[in-house]
Amino acid sequence: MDYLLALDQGTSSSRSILFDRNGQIVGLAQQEFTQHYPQSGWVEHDALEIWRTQLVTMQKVLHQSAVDIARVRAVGITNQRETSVLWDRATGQPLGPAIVWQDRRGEPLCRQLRDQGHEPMILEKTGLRLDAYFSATKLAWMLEHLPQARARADKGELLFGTIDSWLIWQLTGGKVHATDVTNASRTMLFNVHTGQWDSQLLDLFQIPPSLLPQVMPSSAHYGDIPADLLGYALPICGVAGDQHSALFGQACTRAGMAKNTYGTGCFALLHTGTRFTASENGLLTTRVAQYGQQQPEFALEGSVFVAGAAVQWLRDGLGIIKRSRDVQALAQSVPDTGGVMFVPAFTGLGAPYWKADARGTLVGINRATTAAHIARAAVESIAYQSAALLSAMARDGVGLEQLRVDGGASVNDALMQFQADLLGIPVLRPQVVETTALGAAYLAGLQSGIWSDVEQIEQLWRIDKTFEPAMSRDQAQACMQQWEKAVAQTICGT
Ligand SMILES: Nc1ncnc2c1ncn2[C@@H]1O[C@H](COP(=O)(O)OP(=O)(O)O)[C@@H](O)[C@H]1O
Ligand SMILES: O=P(O)(O)OC[C@H](O)CO
Repeated sequence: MDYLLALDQGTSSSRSILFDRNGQIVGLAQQEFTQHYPQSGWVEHDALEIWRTQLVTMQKVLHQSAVDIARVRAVGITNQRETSVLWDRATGQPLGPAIVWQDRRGEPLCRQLRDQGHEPMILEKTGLRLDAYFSATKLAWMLEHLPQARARADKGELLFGTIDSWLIWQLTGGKVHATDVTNASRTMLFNVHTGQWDSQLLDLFQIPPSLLPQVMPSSAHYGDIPADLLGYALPICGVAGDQHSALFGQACTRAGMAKNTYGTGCFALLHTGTRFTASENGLLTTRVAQYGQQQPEFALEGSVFVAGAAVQWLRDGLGIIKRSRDVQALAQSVPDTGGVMFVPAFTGLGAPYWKADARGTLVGINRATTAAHIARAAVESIAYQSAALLSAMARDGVGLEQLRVDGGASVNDALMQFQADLLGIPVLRPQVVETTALGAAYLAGLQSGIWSDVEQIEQLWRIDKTFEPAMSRDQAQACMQQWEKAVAQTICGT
């Protein structure tokens, strides 16, 4: 039996998962790492801690499982997207903290560029809204504010990367500086039509081209991890941003298929084939994972910034649960939220609202409100936000017949049922909800010859549970109206 090792570097934790050729998990190691919130709207990670936790989980999973490392054919990497690192090409030391995708500090530059009228050009080239979510303004901020950064970048002493590039560079001992098309398509510096870094965008954000990694297809031989790191040399053969990887791991390989991943944030992607569809309702257009010589393919994406992170806040901020999964019992201990609505806009609101300055709101609290009501409202907020962006997709003319789901919070049955109720379509949860990692394993397996084509991968998708809508459409609509009212209260005054 041959195996694949997938590295899933997420916002909350680093994970390493071993898959067999049937796409089944045979080993998993996971480690959470520190989130830094130095000021309102700022979110940082320590890039070296990311690397350390990733390496530890790789070593752990190989050590703990019964798998002979000589049977591991290849490594696939998938990662939190947009999060940006700037490091010294000679020493490998980051110049400062990694600026996380949720971080809003690039907003003043976005506003300035919006006022100057650059947004339509950016949207046309990148498929992205001019927003601090993407890497460009994070990198511009680092070049402007980190000591010596601009001067050293101009001298060619520094490298930039999203987390995939950072890990590839570390794993190959500084030999390879590369990224894949999906990660590149989240930087706002990459032309999704030509598949190249765009010189007009580099000029606009004042980014020296020498900082940038080489862009490769998602399924390709990126380089090798030397034997001294894991005891055996392993090739890196697949790389994709986590949401693109999950789309592939869900076998959504054709136009019209969609998935929603419930992690720290929530990300719904709808495959639109070779057609570049520009949304009129606040969604993004992005590249899907590229394998073989296929021409560029696109997806429409809706991104919710805070989903499972709201549950983490109940755990770490309010201390009303001990572990994230305890939210289920607490939320189910009351029949409803008692009129409470929670809009967890900790770092602004993403699709379809795009309100960078919004901050979280709890509405409808009364003297009878308990921790259980707030917990239930937090869980429901995940489904409400997802429903809002899927209805934006419908307004763009693409109504879904079903939705495939995955990610850490998709194990919550009550959440999935409420999601089906709000959407009015079946919600399908596969047996393997680690589809983000699975997608990276598939991409690596295609390149290393474990699977010869995508049809073989499509056949591996297996359903665990279907959640059929049980609520009347009138009731679902009334719920959505309550939600939109709460969002309006959150937005007013921003
Ligand atoms: N049973 C649950 N119900 C709701 N949210 C959950 C549950 N279990 C975990 N979560 C949330 O899911 C997130 C972890 O999912 P994961 O897919 O690992 O995220 P990421 O890839 O962003 O690190 C955390 O934010 C956690 O709070
Ligand atoms: O870490 P996740 O799974 O919440 O995903 C983060 C996204 O890639 C951000 O765009």
